[in-house]
Amino acid sequence: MDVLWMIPLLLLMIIPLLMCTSSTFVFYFKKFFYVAWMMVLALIGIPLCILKSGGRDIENMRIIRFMVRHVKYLLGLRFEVSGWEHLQTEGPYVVISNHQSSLDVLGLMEILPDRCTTIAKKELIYAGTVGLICWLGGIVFINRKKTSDAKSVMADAAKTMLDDQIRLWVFPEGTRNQNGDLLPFKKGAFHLAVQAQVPIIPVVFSSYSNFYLRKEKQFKSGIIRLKILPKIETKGMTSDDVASLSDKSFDLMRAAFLDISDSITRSNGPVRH
Ligand SMILES: CCCCC/C=C\C/C=C\CCCCCCCC(=O)SCCNC(=O)CCNC(=O)[C@H](O)C(C)(C)COP(=O)(O)OP(=O)(O)OC[C@H]1O[C@@H](n2cnc3c(N)ncnc32)[C@H](O)[C@@H]1OP(=O)(O)O
Ligand SMILES: CCCCCCCC/C=C\CCCCCCCC(=O)OC[C@@H](O)COP(=O)(O)O
Repeated sequence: MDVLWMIPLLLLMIIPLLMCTSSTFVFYFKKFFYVAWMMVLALIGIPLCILKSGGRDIENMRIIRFMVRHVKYLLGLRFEVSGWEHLQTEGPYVVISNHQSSLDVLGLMEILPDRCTTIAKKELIYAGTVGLICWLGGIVFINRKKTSDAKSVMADAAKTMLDDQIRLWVFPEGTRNQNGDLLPFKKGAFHLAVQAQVPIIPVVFSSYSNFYLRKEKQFKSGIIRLKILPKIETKGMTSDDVASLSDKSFDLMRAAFLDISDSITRSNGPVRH
């Protein structure tokens, strides 16, 4: 029994030591902590969401947003947001952003407008408590491997956006990407906006490469710049305009990505707390 009590004590001594001496340990520790803490937060959040709304309801995103906002501090991350005024748009719209890692959830929660939920891959629903809270938050799950299914779910979502006055956040790259640039955009987000005839608001996350490198196993403290760009109207557009709308959005976001990521690399000084 006495020996068992020593295990947490030993861990309390060894973990800080390893945190100071091994960047690989920091990488795995922060990643494990992030997932475990989100699972715990979701476990606490699930009954709160059920009590507030009785089940699946977009209003639960307020609870989720509130509960996730502190996590950045625990990971040593800070956000610098510009272009807040562009989110002050009435009614439904589609937010599009680049997608580098599951850490994007922190930036998403930093600026998530009211009555806004996301489109996500259907596999996320099986992620334990996180999957359940995503469902409770009204997240729209799509099967990326079956385009026809995904298209029909998104067509329903376009209708729901207007009926229920909701906003949807889509990652048009369709997968996580940390290649130092944006992947070509998939078309779903643009069809969605055109079908609902609602504006698109592009949001750009700066590159994480100055603090998070998966291959090199580095996860340092850092600043993430979030740039909200002016809305792009889709009124009067048809499916014929989707390709050019997608190209225009891509060009604007790529320019912003290179701009804010460059400036981070240039001013790669100490982290401001
Ligand atoms: C309290 C504690 C809480 C703890 C937990 C914390 C947080 C959790 C809560 C919230 C956070 C949630 C965060 C979730 C993030 C999840 C991120 C993801 O899962 S990203 C992956 C999923 N998303 C996407 O894939 C969206 C982007 N993809 C698309 O839009 C795709 O287009 C597609 C619809 C999936 C189809 O895929 P495909 O590969 O076939 O793409 P194409 O674009 O090439 O399309 C082919 C063809 O079809 C046409 N098309 C596409 N979409 C449509 C449409 N909607 N309607 C009509 N036609 C469509 C397209 O134009 C192409 O045709 P053509 O070549 O002729 O133009
Ligand atoms: C049964 C236990 C399963 C445990 C699984 C743990 C799941 C993760 C838990 C906590 C992380 C919190 C944030 C969750 C939201 C992250 C969403 C995300 O980033 O999904 C990836 C998706 O965009 C693209 O996936 P791919 O890169 O195409 O593949």
